[in-house]
Amino acid sequence: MFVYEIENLLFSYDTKFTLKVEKLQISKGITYVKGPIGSGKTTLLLNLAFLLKGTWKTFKFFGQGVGDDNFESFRKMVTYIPQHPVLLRRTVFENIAYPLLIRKFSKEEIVRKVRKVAEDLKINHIFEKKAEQLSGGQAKLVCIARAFVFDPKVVLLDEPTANLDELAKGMLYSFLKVRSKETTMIIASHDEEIFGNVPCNAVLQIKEGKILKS
Ligand SMILES: Nc1ncnc2c1ncn2[C@@H]1O[C@H](COP(=O)(O)OP(=O)(O)OP(=O)(O)O)[C@@H](O)[C@H]1O
Repeated sequence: MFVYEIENLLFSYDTKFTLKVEKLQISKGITYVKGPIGSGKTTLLLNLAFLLKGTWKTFKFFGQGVGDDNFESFRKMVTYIPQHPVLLRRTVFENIAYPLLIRKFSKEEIVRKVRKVAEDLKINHIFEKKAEQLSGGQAKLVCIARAFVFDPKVVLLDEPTANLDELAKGMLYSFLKVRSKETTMIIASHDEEIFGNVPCNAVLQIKEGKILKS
């Protein structure tokens, strides 16, 4: 079964730009989205994250048709990680725990899951820091930890290596490789290094809002 099956998806901000996806099938594992600046990578990710809503002929998520009645519920099954980190003005621990708190996980489960993902991303030593005290790279890793902590079905990553140094990038590559066994990821990136370090199932080339090759 495909994770996404889409035919004739159209989305416009205004008359200047239209995302036009004629046919798209995304399997489990990792898919990369490549394309020039302004070609529509972020717009595609936001549509796949159920954060922007276009029109379509077919839009299936794990085999289920997407419509007005279930659009919001699908949004809860995926996470979009923006290029620029956005955090709550709380501690690192509280930020990572937030998706578990709103999903009503027990206190023990929250502590266990937050510790695990923070250890994997080597950010457990900054639990008590406030979001505003973090470097750009640390904030990015906290956003990534928060996205994965509740084991979403799909994570959409927009330029995940932006703001990271070589050491953090290497650690992130290993983390994504391990997590891709359980979680489907769609990664938009200009970073050629990530393509060589984290193997994928497919690469989508996007130009002027259209997918050229998949
Ligand atoms: N909120 C918005 N309102 C109007 N136009 C927008 C909006 N966001 C993006 N656009 C336009 O849509 C087009 C696609 O933008 P998008 O951010 O999807 O491209 P991208 O491929 O992700 O670019 P980059 O590589 O720079 O991140 C661009 O022409 C952009 O100016």
